[in-house]
Amino acid sequence: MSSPTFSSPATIFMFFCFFFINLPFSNSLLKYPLINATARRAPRQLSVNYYAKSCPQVESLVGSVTSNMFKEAPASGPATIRLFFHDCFVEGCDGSILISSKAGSKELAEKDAEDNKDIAKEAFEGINKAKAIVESKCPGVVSCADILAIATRNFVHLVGGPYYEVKKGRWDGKLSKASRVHQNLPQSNSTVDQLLKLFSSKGLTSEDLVVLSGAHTIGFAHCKQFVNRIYNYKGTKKPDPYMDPRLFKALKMSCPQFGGNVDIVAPFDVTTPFSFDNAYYGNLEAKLGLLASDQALSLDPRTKPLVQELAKDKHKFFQAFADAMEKMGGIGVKRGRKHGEFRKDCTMHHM
Ligand code: HEM
Ligand SMILES: [Ca+2]
Ligand SMILES: [Ca+2]
Repeated sequence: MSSPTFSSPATIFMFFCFFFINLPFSNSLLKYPLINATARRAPRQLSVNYYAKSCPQVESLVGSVTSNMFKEAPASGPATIRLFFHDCFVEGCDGSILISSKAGSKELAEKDAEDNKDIAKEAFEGINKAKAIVESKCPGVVSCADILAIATRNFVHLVGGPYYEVKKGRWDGKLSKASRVHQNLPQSNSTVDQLLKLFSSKGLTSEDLVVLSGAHTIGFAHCKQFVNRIYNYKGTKKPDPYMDPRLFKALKMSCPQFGGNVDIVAPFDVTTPFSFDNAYYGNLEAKLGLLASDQALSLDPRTKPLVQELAKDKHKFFQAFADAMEKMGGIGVKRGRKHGEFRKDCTMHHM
């Protein structure tokens, strides 16, 4: 339970409290109204009732695991949400990220690609645990991809975000190659142009980009993801002018330019890093974004208006986030044996 990504936030976080005093730990248990995200038809006709006959208890089985994980290792929340995002963007939402590399095989699986290395292992463990319990009650029925989608929704809600229905019916994918990962994921220094192109290649709009980036209302990033903003913005050897000097100072103390501890992380949302709210957007307006890619959303005329709107309206953010998660959850969905499979164990392809 004490991987570096889990234990180190505390260290740096104490420091942040000094600057940013407003720290609600409280609202994770608040109940928000059920948000209906089913107005649009998802691709390949995923459905909320997909397992109604074959495994009616699937949601409560996954729910028991996510609740426990959230108590024992709260970092599995943000890590699982990120896992789902990285699954959907590479080969679609098909559980391809869950496959383990084969010993002796010349090609690594997605999981071991550089861009996925910092996803906390608790996230993978949680999905494997949920799959084992689901298999024990409904053998050979529920895909790993659907379990990941359900677990992600549960964690969003557990950290205080919206509750939405998850549509199901994804098959698992037969392909998991590390070499396919990097080009399909956004980078911390991506420009808005690059982000828009990538999201559009997945069928997502500029609104989806802004809304889904709101997931950075929770979680942490390693120094290497923003160190250039502190010491050498665009080769100027100066800090990024679009960063509040207080944030700059705090980050500088935790992240030396060279030779720092590679496990140190900083919160994306300096005000409420453990609760799912719309503070992320207000932070962007106050030059308190952590990654260049976050901060850029409040500077580009194509994305700035929505940042401003969401900063003002938490209800709108929750509704939009639920809708956008459904949309992201429909990327590259597989059905049928040509591209799809059902696994017993999420880490191994079906024999
Ligand atoms: C828009 C472009 C995006 C970029 C450039 C980006 C980049 C990153 C980076 C660099 C990290 C930190 C990794 C680390 O150092 O450990 C991170 C963390 C995270 N990302 Fe994103 N991300 C983006 C969009 C998203 C989306 C769409 C979601 C989900 C809907 C998401 C969810 C998360 C979460 C929850 C974390 C925190 C993980 C943790 O604390 O364990 N991100 N992201
Ligand atoms: Ca995938
Ligand atoms: Ca927050």
